[in-house]
Amino acid sequence: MNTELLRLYQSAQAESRLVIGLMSGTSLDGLDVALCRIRGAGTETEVDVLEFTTCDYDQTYRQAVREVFSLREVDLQQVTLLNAAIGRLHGEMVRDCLARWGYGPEQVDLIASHGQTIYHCPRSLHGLADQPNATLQIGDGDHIACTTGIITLSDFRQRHIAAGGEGAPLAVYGDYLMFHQPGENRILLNMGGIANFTFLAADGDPAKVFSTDVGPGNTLMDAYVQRHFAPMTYDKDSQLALAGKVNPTLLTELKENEFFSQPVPKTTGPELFNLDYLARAQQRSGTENISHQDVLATLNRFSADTIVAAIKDSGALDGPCRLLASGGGWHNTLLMDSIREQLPDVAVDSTASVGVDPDAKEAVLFAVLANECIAGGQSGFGNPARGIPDTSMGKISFPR
Ligand SMILES: Nc1ncnc2c1ncn2[C@@H]1O[C@H](COP(=O)(O)OP(=O)(O)OP(=O)(O)O)[C@@H](O)[C@H]1O
Ligand SMILES: CC(=O)N[C@H]1[C@@H]2OC[C@@H](O2)[C@@H](O)[C@@H]1O[C@H](C)C(=O)O
Repeated sequence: MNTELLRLYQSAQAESRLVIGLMSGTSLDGLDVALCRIRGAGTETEVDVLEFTTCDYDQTYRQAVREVFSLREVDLQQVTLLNAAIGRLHGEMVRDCLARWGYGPEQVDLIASHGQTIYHCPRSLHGLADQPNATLQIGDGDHIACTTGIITLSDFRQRHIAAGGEGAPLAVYGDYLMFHQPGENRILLNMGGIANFTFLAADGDPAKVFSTDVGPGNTLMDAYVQRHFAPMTYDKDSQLALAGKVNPTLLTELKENEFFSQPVPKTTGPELFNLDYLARAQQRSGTENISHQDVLATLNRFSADTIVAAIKDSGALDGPCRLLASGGGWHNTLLMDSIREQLPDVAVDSTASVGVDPDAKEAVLFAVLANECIAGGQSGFGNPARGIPDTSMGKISFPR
């Protein structure tokens, strides 16, 4: 028997597993690395996040990925080269983290790698009625496995699509297994480049769980700051937006897109919410010459308003509710203030209040998905009627 297969079997049978979750998101800020001790599986899953860090990407990486990111026409050779190079880079980053944290690779059962999304095109975005939902993440799992010597699960989104979903959001699985609290309606709001939320009903009924992307989180603000305030990569602590004022005419125009009237669940990405989207809205509203600070104040409010509108329209607020925020948007003070202001009756906190670092949550999610794939499946979770396929996810790469 392949000794790696035996190793995987033993991990699956073990009382607990040491799993590294990796997330490289649409903000291209860095690789999130979460070292988790996971016990059980399904609704019995217990996760301890032992270590977490973000390994920052250098400008060379960001530039190389941006040239093939969310674009219809790219250099296919660069995509091919990056698929292997990102896998090797992520493997090296894992090795560096383990050395710094005092762990040997032989102690780790699994790596769960999201990879780097370079294109996301659900049917609602590509518009080809006879074509399926589709998405592409690069950073090949075999290169991670060979670089680290650790069994690696990757490419989770393909299985989600193959099983009938749009490939996202996947947070719903981890949110349900980790954050459900009997007696409390909860909204898990993640604000990365794109904003998405999960609703968990107080009675724990899986049929009432739903999850959806809602629109831009930080991606438009980041892109604008990178274009006009380089080498800044984002509006730290909303300083630039706070120096401007919301332009109501541009704000109204930004909200004029069919995405916002599409039924949930739905997914999106920088393929839609990008600087061309902003430029068109400015042209239509005659606001091409407002200050950069006013544009950023308006983009900040655009994210806040579309997040709040989606939450209100979903019915999630029909009863008392607690909102647990995560992702980098939690650090955007103006964004969080705008959301709180519009949801006065909702307790707004971060996932830190329930023991999970808001910056670590997405990486932890992939560790949980890998755990489900290897040790779960029986009492997992899914709700096909709400676009949540009842399926395990992840391709397995053995290091030898
Ligand atoms: N102090 C801060 N002030 C304002 N914004 C911040 C701050 N810290 C982080 N951010 C925002 O959070 C972003 C990174 O968030 P995160 O890592 O959750 O995104 P991501 O995971 O790449 O996105 P996605 O989940 O869409 O893939 C930064 O690009 C920035 O816009
Ligand atoms: C295709 C893709 O990478 N989508 C991301 C993106 O970033 C946030 C939002 O859009 C979410 O749908 C998803 O990631 C999170 C981890 C998810 O799948 O839940």
